[in-house]
Amino acid sequence: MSPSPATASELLDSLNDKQRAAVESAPGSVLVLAGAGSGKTRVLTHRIAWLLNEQGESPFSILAVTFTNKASAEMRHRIESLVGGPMNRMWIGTFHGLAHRLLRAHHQEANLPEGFQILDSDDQYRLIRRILKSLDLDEKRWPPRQAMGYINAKKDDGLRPKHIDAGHHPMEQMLLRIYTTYQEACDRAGLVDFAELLLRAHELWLSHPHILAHYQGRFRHVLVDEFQDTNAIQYAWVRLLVGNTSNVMIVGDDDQSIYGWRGAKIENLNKFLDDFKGSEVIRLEQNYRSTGNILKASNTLIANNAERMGKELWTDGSDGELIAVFQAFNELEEARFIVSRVKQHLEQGGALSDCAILYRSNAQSRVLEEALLHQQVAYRIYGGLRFFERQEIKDTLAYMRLVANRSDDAAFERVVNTPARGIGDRTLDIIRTAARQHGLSMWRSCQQLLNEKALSGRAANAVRGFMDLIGDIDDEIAEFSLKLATDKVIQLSGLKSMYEQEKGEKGEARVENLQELVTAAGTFEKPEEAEDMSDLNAFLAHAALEAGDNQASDSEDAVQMMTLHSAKGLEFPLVFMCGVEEGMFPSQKAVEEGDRLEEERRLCYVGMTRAMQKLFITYAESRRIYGRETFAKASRFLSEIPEQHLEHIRPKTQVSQVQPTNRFTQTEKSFDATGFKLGQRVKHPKFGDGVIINYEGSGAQSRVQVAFDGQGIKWLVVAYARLQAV
Ligand SMILES: Nc1ncnc2c1ncn2[C@@H]1O[C@H](COP(=O)(O)OP(=O)(O)OP(=O)(O)O)[C@@H](O)[C@H]1O
Ligand SMILES: [Mg+2]
Repeated sequence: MSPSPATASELLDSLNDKQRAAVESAPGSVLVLAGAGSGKTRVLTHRIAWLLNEQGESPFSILAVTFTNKASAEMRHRIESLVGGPMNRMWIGTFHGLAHRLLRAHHQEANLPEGFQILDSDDQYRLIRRILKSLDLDEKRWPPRQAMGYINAKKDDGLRPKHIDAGHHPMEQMLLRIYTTYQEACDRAGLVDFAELLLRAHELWLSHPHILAHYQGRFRHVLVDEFQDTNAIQYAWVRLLVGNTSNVMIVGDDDQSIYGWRGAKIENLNKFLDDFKGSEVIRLEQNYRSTGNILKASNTLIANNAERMGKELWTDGSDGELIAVFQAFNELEEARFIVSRVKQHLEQGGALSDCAILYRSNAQSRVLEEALLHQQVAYRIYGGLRFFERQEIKDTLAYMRLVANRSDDAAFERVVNTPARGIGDRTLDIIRTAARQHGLSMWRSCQQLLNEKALSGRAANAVRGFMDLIGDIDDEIAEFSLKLATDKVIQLSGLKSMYEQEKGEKGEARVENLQELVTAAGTFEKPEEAEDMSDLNAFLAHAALEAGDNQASDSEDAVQMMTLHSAKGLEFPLVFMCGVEEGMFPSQKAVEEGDRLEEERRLCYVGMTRAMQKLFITYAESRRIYGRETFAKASRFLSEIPEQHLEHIRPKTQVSQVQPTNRFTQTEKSFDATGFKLGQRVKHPKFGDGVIINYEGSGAQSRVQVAFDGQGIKWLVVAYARLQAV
């Protein structure tokens, strides 16, 4: 952090004329509409610093909305270094984070208990399954995901059950009934799902004009990044807050709208211009991020979309290297190619963190991870299975949630019989039904059933045991620091010993994760804005809200892996975009439903424009994914990029080493030469006995995949593994 604030000229000198005009724009409403890498986010950051330094605005009067928690942390950091001091009182966050903060401050007016908990999408799914069961609905006919999509979409559109007229459509009538029952269950337990955060925050303002007036008076400046991906309720929320008096600056790019499938509306950009008459529109056209080749290729690609607000980007930088296109036989070869280029970059003195691997779907990461692990290249996944989403972590957090709030039904369900303590489905059904009938939480309904002696002797004992356990944990940890409390929860709940008994790598990893949770609790710093919350509640909210941000330590040099969606707004010197095949990207679904093709193309544009110096595009002719093998040709997007920006790379290695379908005929001999066969039992000095289930390569490079008894499946290099036939 710089010791003194940046002067006006320091703030403005690093901007071009149009950027400067935006930063210094007069009070009112401003839309900055511009393509990728043109400095939109930079404009927002500098605008805030300029308001503080030059206009004497208080941090208290500013509200800035970013798309991810990571982006808000970065923005806060940038502003602090421009302003030269901590900016705790400024509200910077995601829509969800800000809505949460608001609801906490006004929980009574919002009809929520003080310690209300956030229901993440996994919890929401479980709760919906339970609702289906309580309504006697067959999951095959009424898939929980469908109900979940329905509920969230309605909430994103600002609709409560009472606003919906299902008419004579039996299907919609049923979904509406599920929505209604689900919402009653959430309200009873004090649970708030992600979509609910926004809807309720919006309703809070509508029903309490004095609260709205307070915030309208306070936030004189409202700034929103990535505006093209706001949904209806987010738009309405901003609209209400800004009212007729505040100043608002929104920045966005219609070509980067990629969340239409989740209810985002590009039209909000036009709606903004309608609602805020006389808005100043500023277009930025110079790109500072990418080389000429990358930029021209991206511009040409996106020009294939019909629905655009229209803009062109130019750079005064050099053309740079050509975009490298690699055609792989299969996903293994693709992964190996990527890892080899990452290592090459490292050998040339580059950092791993310069490299980003982007993929269309999360399932693609596994093979890439395996290749990176094999070559001992450190990597970090954004948005995949995050630390706080792992089973053992969620189990522990559920105990903690129940300690904090006995009415948390989702947490109750999760751990009531984990570890197993003899509370079976039948008992649970009785508890659920009673809870529903009397409008009680599961916990209260247990108390009632026990008082009435309505449970069989054994079930009653088991339930009482569980309730005593939660009570004991509560008593035990009352005086402890968050770290010690977490440690206690892990031990007393029985989770630690349960996972210790789970053999093999997986069990080990789970125990390590539990330990890591204690570390996380120990290093957790309660944010200033959560001052009024207990440490435990603040930690639980943090775990639910910021799941993705807390992975590996940020200081470790690692390749960045993420889906194309989570790469939005970021930039990397080297970008690998993989799986660029028809059926994969664009996805099969998008091809079938024609109107989604443009959104896929925008996603491709987002991916390409993340690259600063070098872009690799890879695809595989055959791919094993989602448990089946598919064959595909290169994506149409690739053919939309002019050849003059591309160089094609094709490996000179023999086909036989990597082609899984032909493996038996073509490599049987070399495999035989290693002395092992498929299906053969072998012994390893460390991992013990196992069976060979796969192999690849030949001679010194040959590797075998062995399923070890209780030790998991591993790839081993035959030359080093000291395997013995048994
Ligand atoms: N005037 C400038 N001079 C030098 N570098 C700049 C300038 N404006 C922006 N940059 C740099 O260009 C890169 C892209 O800027 P930024 O991330 O703000 O773009 P963006 O429009 O928000 O992109 P995206 O649409 O991908 O979110 C950043 O590294 C930024 O620091
Ligand atoms: Mg940006």
